[in-house]
Amino acid sequence: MTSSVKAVEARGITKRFGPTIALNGAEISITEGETHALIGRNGAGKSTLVSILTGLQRPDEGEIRFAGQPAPPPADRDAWRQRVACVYQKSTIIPTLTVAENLFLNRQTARGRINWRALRTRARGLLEQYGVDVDADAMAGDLGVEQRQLLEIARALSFGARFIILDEPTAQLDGPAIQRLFARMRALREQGVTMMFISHHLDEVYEICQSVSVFRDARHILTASVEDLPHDRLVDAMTGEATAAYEYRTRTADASAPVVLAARNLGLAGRFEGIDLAVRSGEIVGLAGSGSSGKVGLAETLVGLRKADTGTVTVNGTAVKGGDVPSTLRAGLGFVPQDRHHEGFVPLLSIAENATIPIAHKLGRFGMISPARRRERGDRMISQLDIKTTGPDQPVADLSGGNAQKVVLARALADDPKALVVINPTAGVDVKAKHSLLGAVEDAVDRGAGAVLVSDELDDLRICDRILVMFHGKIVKDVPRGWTDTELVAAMEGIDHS
Ligand SMILES: Nc1ncnc2c1ncn2[C@@H]1O[C@H](COP(=O)(O)OP(=O)(O)OP(=O)(O)O)[C@@H](O)[C@H]1O
Repeated sequence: MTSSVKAVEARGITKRFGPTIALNGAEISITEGETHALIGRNGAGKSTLVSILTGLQRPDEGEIRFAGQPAPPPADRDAWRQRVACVYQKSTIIPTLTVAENLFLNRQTARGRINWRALRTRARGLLEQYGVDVDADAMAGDLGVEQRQLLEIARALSFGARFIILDEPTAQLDGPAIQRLFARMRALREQGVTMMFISHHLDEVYEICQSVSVFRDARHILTASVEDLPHDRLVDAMTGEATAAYEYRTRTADASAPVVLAARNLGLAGRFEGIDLAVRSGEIVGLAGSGSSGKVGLAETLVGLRKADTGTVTVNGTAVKGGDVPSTLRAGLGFVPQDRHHEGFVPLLSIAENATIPIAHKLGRFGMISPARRRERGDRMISQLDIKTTGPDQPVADLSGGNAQKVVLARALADDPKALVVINPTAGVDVKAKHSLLGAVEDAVDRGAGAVLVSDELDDLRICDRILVMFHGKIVKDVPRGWTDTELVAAMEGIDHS
């Protein structure tokens, strides 16, 4: 299946953003028909390389070739689309258009008006050809993440691209959905499609890729076949040093500690019902379950992003107004949302501004924030959470995805919250950064907060003192520390509800 032809070859790629050098003479070379992983710590330059390989940004220096031919001129978008496509973590699908309209967006029609009826028929044909089980007339906004990704892949292939970049495609998928995506990737590979796969999950790299390139600090560090590269060497190449595993802390449960976050008979139509929970100061309670279990909906209701149909939420003894984030924040809650791009931070504000929004009242009198104190806070967060940046004044919009994620957590922790709700806090962050994020949650709990941690990652859930497993909108099990992966997964999949 593999040949010696290079589907893509980039050499000597340099890209600067003001004082930041995002890529420094970087290179990548992917043999046709291979699934090739690109890995590196947050801020290593992966997304920048993607935007250059897809023609969205021009490198300051360097050369790109597709199948041995020089890359098309920057303005010829159609020519780029025929060579390469990228499925981003953030969707490029337009939610207010139908699936069919999305499939044919940006496509040159030979002449005159667009015949939508014909397009719908062609769309159905395309979806069938690529085995995508989605209604062509459905509104794209109603699709789940998994269907949306399939739609994006089908769109890419229909433009003729035989090289597809998947930028952290698994970050928002649960276990079974990841396996379905991998099955599809294997099928595409059998058809000769070349893929570049970006992920912070090294086990996925071993599962689905044949070869891997590691970037570190804007440079290419190594390329190897995955078979020849042991796991610890891969991590060392990413971090530039030997990296120890995370050390989970032990805490003794104090049954007399005050309850800082409670829900009674909480219900939201179609998502979950009859939820009772109580989180005490000094404990971390996990929420686990499949994509349809209702765990994210429940967490969003606890923080006020959604308004419950039944029941009450109490934060630190105060009954909070349903569906009202400011009221939960005032009561002493900090949270990290699932959709950080919309709810997480204000992109144009600096790191220091974002990370200190909830504590404005503490940093200066009468609502005035002293810039010096704000910077000092920002600096402290940058070092605590190991944020890769030029400094506290840098706008969050300029940070890499994983580093922006750290700002969101810094913000949730800034006001020393009594209760903390964090949803998938380590999605999109690298191995080492994961440690600083989990450590920051454990620190907050050691200082007396009570936390709810929603995660699809078993490794994250290991910091929990107990885990509430959800299935079809109900809590079906309360699992204490000491579980095995198999036990927890069985409970999450509804196999064992004893
Ligand atoms: N538009 C921009 N303006 C300023 N700096 C930028 C811009 N885009 C990226 N950078 C900087 O370039 C560097 C590389 O960022 P990039 O997004 O490519 O990293 P990444 O490897 O994709 O990280 P992650 O795993 O967190 O997504 C970072 O230091 C980032 O702050």
